[in-house]
Amino acid sequence: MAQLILAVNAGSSSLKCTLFQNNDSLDRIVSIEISGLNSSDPASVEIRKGSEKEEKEDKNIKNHDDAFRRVLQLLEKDESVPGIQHAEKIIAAHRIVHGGDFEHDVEINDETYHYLEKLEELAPLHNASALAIIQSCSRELPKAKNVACFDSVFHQTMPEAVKTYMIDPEHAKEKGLRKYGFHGISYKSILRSVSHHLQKPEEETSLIVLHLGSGASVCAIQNGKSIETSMGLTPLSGLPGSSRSGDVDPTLVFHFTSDAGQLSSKSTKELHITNAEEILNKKSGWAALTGTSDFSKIGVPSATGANRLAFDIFVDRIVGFIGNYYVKLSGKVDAIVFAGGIGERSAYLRQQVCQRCECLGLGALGNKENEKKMEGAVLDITEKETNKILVCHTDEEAEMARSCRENF
Ligand SMILES: Nc1ncnc2c1ncn2[C@@H]1O[C@H](COP(=O)(O)OP(=O)(O)O)[C@@H](O)[C@H]1O
Ligand SMILES: CC(=O)OP(=O)(O)O
Ligand SMILES: [Mg+2]
Repeated sequence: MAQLILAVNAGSSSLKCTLFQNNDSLDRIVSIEISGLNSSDPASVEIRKGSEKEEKEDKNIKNHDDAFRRVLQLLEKDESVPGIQHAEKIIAAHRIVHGGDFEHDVEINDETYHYLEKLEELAPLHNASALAIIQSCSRELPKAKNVACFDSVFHQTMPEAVKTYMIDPEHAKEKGLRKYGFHGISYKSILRSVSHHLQKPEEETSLIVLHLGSGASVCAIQNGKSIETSMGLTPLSGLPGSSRSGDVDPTLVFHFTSDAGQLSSKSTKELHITNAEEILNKKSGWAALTGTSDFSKIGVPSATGANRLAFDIFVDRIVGFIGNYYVKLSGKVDAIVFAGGIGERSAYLRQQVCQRCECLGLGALGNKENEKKMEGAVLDITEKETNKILVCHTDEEAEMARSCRENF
């Protein structure tokens, strides 16, 4: 059995890595988070070991692969960390956002790697970085077993009528054009923590979960299974993100630019991205409206001008999905759950969203509960006799490590 599990989570704006001891309690040895990737600001590096926390800026980290190499350097340098370069028995668990038709996590070999390469174009902000990291990992940790943990697997349970787009079915089948949905590792982690908090089995827990980070999505979970989510064929659809437009009229992009279908200058021999994808994935979202990808400047009561508009748009789209999913769940919702970097940290956003959902039995949150600091995985911010409102710290890395411990 592997002794160590290194969980590697390449998000659109961050790289979060945790080294676990592969034992029953999956003891956390060290966590390193590099955030602020894909932005004009220098990246920041945060190292957590037990109760110790160290934070610094690093101007030399430009992309996810740089970030991963820095993580390996830091682990190698740390004398209290078992020498992972020499460990015979280590599993590297990689978060892969788009897993196509995979119904479970898989070991990465030549065949699975090539399948994932073909999917790159469907998740251009994510899969390409994850594959670059897998390449580095195979080089730097040649003895490690590499496992792909997929964001899309959790949503395989969505009904046909939800997964299917109203387009030519033969063409859709041939090209794999359907709704996949993402952030599934996070939803699984949230379902686990929230059902434990509610003291209900997962199979009897129904939730509307808001994963709000640089990429944001919503999921309707009915009796422990995803029945609907806001992202689709790619992570572009649904809510806006820091650099993503979210839902727009699909023809908008042809009015935005006359060369939407041409390859963008960012394309490489291996990865083809059109100008349309570049614009909607990388040059939109609140960063395009406000000039900052940092939502802590936007999600505050004092926000004005473009920041205020970006905030109002985000709240508007979120409450639209809550209403939609409330109906899809026939009103049987155990809790509305806020998660992700923004969901966890912006009390003002939570307050505004809940206020707008008063007709669904939510309602304005005063400052007391909502402003509390999180301790543990779940914080109950329900104030009155309303539906339950929770904040949950998602732990994608622990979820990936759990999958490896159980299956590989
Ligand atoms: N105090 C805060 N208030 C609001 N948003 C915040 C705060 N701190 C961080 N954020 C936002 O959280 C997002 C990152 O969330 P996270 O879920 O970690 O990202 P990723 O999508 O890279 O996984 C960024 O958009 C960042 O601006
Ligand atoms: C799927 C997705 O958008 O992931 P992230 O929020 O980590 O960028
Ligand atoms: Mg993330």
